[in-house]
Amino acid sequence: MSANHEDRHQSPASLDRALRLGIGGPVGSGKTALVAALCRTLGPVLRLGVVTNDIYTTEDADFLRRAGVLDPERIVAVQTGCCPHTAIRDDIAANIDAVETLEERFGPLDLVIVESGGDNLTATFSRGLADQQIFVLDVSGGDKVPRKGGPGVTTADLLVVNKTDLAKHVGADLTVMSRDAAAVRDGKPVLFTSIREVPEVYAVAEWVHGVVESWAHARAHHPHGPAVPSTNA
Ligand SMILES: Nc1nc2c(ncn2[C@@H]2O[C@H](COP(=O)(O)OP(=O)(O)OP(=O)(O)O)[C@@H](O)[C@H]2O)c(=O)[nH]1
Repeated sequence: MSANHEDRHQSPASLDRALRLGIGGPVGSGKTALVAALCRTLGPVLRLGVVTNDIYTTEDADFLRRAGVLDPERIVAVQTGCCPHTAIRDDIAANIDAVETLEERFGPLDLVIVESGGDNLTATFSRGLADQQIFVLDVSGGDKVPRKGGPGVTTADLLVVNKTDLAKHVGADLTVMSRDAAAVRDGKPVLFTSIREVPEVYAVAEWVHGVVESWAHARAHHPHGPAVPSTNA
């Protein structure tokens, strides 16, 4: 990411709003499945909203509405009409509008999840859109993927390696993935999931709950102060 991106999209100064959590990753890695799982597990304890991004359809939002994981009106679809990373990194206006619409209609909210369209390993969210980011990989690309790095793998606040149930079928060694991810992530957390086998995704939900609590704490003490520091230091 160029310095320009960072310069143009500084973190919003006000904490007087919900935490915005970006979920990105390659096509089909399980982003929508993770959003559904987080809504199921955290819906009873947090006030949630969801924004989905698809290029030409509203497929992810439709899936989530059909799954019944959240009040359908709290799920807003953005149609990017362009490369998914453009809408989460370069021209974030449509996503900011969608987040603010949710907060105006249903606020106060604790957490707004913004799911990116499937993209490549370089796709990350502008810090002007997402306060925290999860990058979702799956094992089907092979165990070399964390080693290859890329901004999604190295800079996300949480890396999720999904579809561990498929590891034995594709010859992916989870120990190698864990070791390589740790080596390129400078201590930031990595969690392995099989959303198919454990749909509650307890460990990821616990991490998300933790960052929301940190945000709420900062919001209570400094409502107009600078954005909350990363909890992963
Ligand atoms: N075997 C297995 N399949 C999974 C798992 N998680 C998700 N899937 C399946 O993987 C496929 C893609 O999942 P999605 O959640 O749609 O992936 P996505 O990243 O949102 O996809 P895009 O939005 O198209 O980029 C679906 O058929 C899911 O049912 C898992 O843990 N194990």
